[in-house]
Amino acid sequence: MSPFAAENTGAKNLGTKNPGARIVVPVALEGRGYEIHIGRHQLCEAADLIAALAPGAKAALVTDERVAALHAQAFEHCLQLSGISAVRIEIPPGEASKSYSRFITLCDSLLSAKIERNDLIIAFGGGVVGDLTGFAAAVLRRGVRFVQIPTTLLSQVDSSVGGKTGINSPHGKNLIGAFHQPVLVIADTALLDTLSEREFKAGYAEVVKYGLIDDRDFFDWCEANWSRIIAGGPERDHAVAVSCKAKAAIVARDEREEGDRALLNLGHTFAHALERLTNYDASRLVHGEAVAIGLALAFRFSQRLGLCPGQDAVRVAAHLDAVGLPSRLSQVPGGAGSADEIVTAMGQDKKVKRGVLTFILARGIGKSFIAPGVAAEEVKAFIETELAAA
Ligand SMILES: NC(=O)c1ccc[n+]([C@@H]2O[C@H](COP(=O)([O-])OP(=O)(O)OC[C@H]3O[C@@H](n4cnc5c(N)ncnc54)[C@H](O)[C@@H]3O)[C@@H](O)[C@H]2O)c1
Ligand SMILES: O=C(O)C(=O)C[C@@H](O)[C@H](O)[C@H](O)COP(=O)(O)O
Ligand SMILES: [Zn+2]
Repeated sequence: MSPFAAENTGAKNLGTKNPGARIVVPVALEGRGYEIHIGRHQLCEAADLIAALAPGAKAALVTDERVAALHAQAFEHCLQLSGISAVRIEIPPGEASKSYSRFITLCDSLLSAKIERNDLIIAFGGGVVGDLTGFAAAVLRRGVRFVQIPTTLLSQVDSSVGGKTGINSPHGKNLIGAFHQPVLVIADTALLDTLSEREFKAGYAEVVKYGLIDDRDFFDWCEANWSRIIAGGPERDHAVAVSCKAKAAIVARDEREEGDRALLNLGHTFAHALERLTNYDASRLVHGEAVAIGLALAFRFSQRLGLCPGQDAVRVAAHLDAVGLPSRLSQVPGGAGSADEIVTAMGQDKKVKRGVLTFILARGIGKSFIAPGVAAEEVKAFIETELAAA
């Protein structure tokens, strides 16, 4: 079967564009399962599915100002045609919105809109909108159902799936949050046509991550096809579908990160420390860029520990370099901080147990594993070497 085989829904066209072929990926969770729908021009399909989930219910459409300006009217048109009245709530774009203050403002806006327990909250945006909105949905009236309509590559391949929601703290990334699964995810890949090249590439780091975790063939395919994924051919939808299938499989066997799910954190112990040390400032580093550096570091650290062949670590960095993603601490604009600062920031990682770091390391591309009990001195010595490298 062709890797691009997809179900054609033949559904009615309620919008201005024909819905494209659609791939449906189930997330198998007992009592909380849901579907991820992937394809181009799926917004009116999404509205139909949302209407079926909550007949007669109200909806709140939470989005950021940039996505609102580009895509909200088209989606609201679809929602109206499906008989849904939605109140729009806009937040400022960017990581700064994953904050206590924005969380409080959002909860108050949802309450002012009289969103009830049986209504629906729709997160229409990137990972920032999804994480913040999902967290509000988790706690508002002790839990309201929410739908993810991710609009960035990163959110389509990662953050919209799996139910991790939350906000940042001055102490670290995503430290305040909840597991709250969406009831539906619609990844309309046509929305990515308006994404900046920088944000697209940042999202691509999380795509490559799935290959590095446990799918060497997918990494090979990414190396050969990354420019076509960026250009937006059928390879893009394929990359989103493979990523969603990989994430759905891990989440289905370990929803709350008691074991295997920590593999999805490959590169993130480094990445989250860098995001915290650059004050979540998108002009310096966005999440996907921090992950790119973190992936390269995880492989070089594994090599240093004698676990991973050097040629694999070199290949990972070479691919990130070819795509135009950063792979070294020296590429953090304004500097990454000292080894001490980086290791101290890592101390707030959620995988820390009794004060000791857990890392996701690799025995090679596609051979990642969870390594508890990594000594901070070992990490510090490695970071010092990395900082000294040109
Ligand atoms: N919950 C999870 O499992 C999970 C997984 C990975 C990442 N995350 C989180 O996701 C966040 C990063 O998400 P992100 O990379 O989507 O960033 P983002 O939400 O900040 O979006 C990036 C930028 O793209 C703009 N944008 C969004 N959609 C657009 C579109 N279609 N066209 C043009 N511009 C568009 C936004 O306005 C924003 O300026 C981080 O906070 C990260 O921690 C969460
Ligand atoms: O879904 C997961 O599990 C992940 O780890 C996916 C990551 O890409 C994502 O950045 C996540 O938000 C990190 O989770 P955290 O628990 O380390 O904050
Ligand atoms: Zn991530």
